Amino acid sequence: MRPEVFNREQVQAWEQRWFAAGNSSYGLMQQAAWQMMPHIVQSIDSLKQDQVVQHQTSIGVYCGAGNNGGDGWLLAAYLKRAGYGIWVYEVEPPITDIAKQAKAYAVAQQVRIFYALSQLPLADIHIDALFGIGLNRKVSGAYQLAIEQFNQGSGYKVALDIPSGLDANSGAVLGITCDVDLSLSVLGLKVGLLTGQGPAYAGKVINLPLIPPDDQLQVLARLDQQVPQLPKRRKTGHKGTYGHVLIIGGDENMGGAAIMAAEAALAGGAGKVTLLTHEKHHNAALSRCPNVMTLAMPAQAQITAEFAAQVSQSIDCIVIGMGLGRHNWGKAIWQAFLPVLEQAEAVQRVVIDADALWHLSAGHLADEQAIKTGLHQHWYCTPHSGEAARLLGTTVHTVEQDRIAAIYALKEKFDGNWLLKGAGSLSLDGQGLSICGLGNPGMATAGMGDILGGMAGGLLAQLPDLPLHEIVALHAAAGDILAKQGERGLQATDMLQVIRQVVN
Ligand SMILES: NC(=O)C1=CN([C@@H]2O[C@H](COP(=O)(O)OP(=O)(O)OC[C@H]3O[C@@H](n4cnc5c(N)ncnc54)[C@H](O)[C@@H]3O)[C@@H](O)[C@H]2O)[C@@H](O)CC1
Repeated sequence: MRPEVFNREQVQAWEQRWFAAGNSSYGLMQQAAWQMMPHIVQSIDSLKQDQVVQHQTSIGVYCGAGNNGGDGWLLAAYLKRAGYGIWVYEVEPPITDIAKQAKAYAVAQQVRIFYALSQLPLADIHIDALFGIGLNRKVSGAYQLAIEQFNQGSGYKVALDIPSGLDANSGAVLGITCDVDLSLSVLGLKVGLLTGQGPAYAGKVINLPLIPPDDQLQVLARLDQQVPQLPKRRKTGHKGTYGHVLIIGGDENMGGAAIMAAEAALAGGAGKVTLLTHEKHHNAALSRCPNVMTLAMPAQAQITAEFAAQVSQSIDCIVIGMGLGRHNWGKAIWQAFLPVLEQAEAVQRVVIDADALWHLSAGHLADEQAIKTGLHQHWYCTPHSGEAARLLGTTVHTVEQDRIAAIYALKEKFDGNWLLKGAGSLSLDGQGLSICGLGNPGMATAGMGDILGGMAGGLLAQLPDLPLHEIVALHAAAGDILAKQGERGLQATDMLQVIRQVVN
């Protein structure tokens, strides 16, 4: 089961329906704090086990004025009652009735309260209860100073619901954000924890559901955390059964990308792979993988639609763009192949990556109508933020500030299935929006996208209905196997050895 992911408005509406049904708002806050308690206790125990903390544990809670601060006040009170040394730093007094009630309870438990950052005692665990999903503008003033000090403090850091400063809907940092080891999300997983800058700041994410879903609950996305299982191969299958991939790319000085893609298509299980690339790369391709068939690209003048149609016969999936180049040669290839790429009857699956995305963004489309009439449904486009920005005519910063808006805009503009690469890769396919919870920073290295594109081609040629998010999860899972030997130094070509493990 893939966990559900929500945006701020969906969680707020769910909460409001819960209260409208007669459930207590303060009761929900008590449940939230009470459910958070064992996770804090567990963190203390593991710090003690690892001998990071040997004395009596001291815990500091930073409380803001809203209900997230209310969670902090109650949690502080419960921890005090359990015998832990605890203090609260109050940035502003509570402004909601239930947060006031929570503070009153903490005061009654004689929790120590500080009002000046300069007076805060040292703590082994720092808890961030400044803002939750109510953050709606850039952090400044006393809150900014509090977050700065929170981040500077040593020890284990925990955020209640979501790190303060992180936008719950986009994962954008609104000025500054708490950098934590653990985020204890309540009700539903907020998408901002999983995309944008979320993965860099949220640490380990645990969701505490608290209340049951209701019929009106809307889900934004699903999270992939497990390696998808592919169907077993038929005993009577032969190489023709498992699809023929055509990889198109590799301008004169960029052969490596297309060769890696071809190898990845085979590693992903394609029955046959043909590599259409500059003749200069044939020897290199054949010495690395003699099981790939090579096709020489004719002189530029002969790269015609007829040539494209001829070489695309009996092809199940075309993967185009790796090292294709942005100059006349690459442009001629893109334009010659477009009529084939745009006809699902000609080639049932098309993966568009790298420089092919550049040509797509340059507006070189054969049939503009195809987009409007949904004829690109067999396209699988795989941009990173830079390529997405160009396709949308905007800046990388704008894409990064709201990756979800960006992927929906790409789908709207070009139709087809989209993957927006990066930490917490987003995919938008027939199953809706998915977030990849697998993968690691070791995978941020040259050639990783070429491997993904080739692997996608190899998988789609065999299993045309395989959802894009499963392909992304398989690729990320392969990277996670490699990361067990260390993230740094992981090379794209290392992936070829482990792709086989995850697709079987
Ligand atoms: N009964 C409830 O309502 C429950 C609420 N819960 C907690 O409550 C949180 C949401 O509470 P709220 O809606 O009160 O929101 P927050 O506590 O996140 O923050 C709200 C306040 O901060 C202000 N604010 C927003 N951005 C600011 C900025 N940059 N600088 C200064 N002030 C800023 C807002 O105007 C508002 O007054 C959840 O994230 C969760 O932690 C949970 O306890 C579950 C139950």
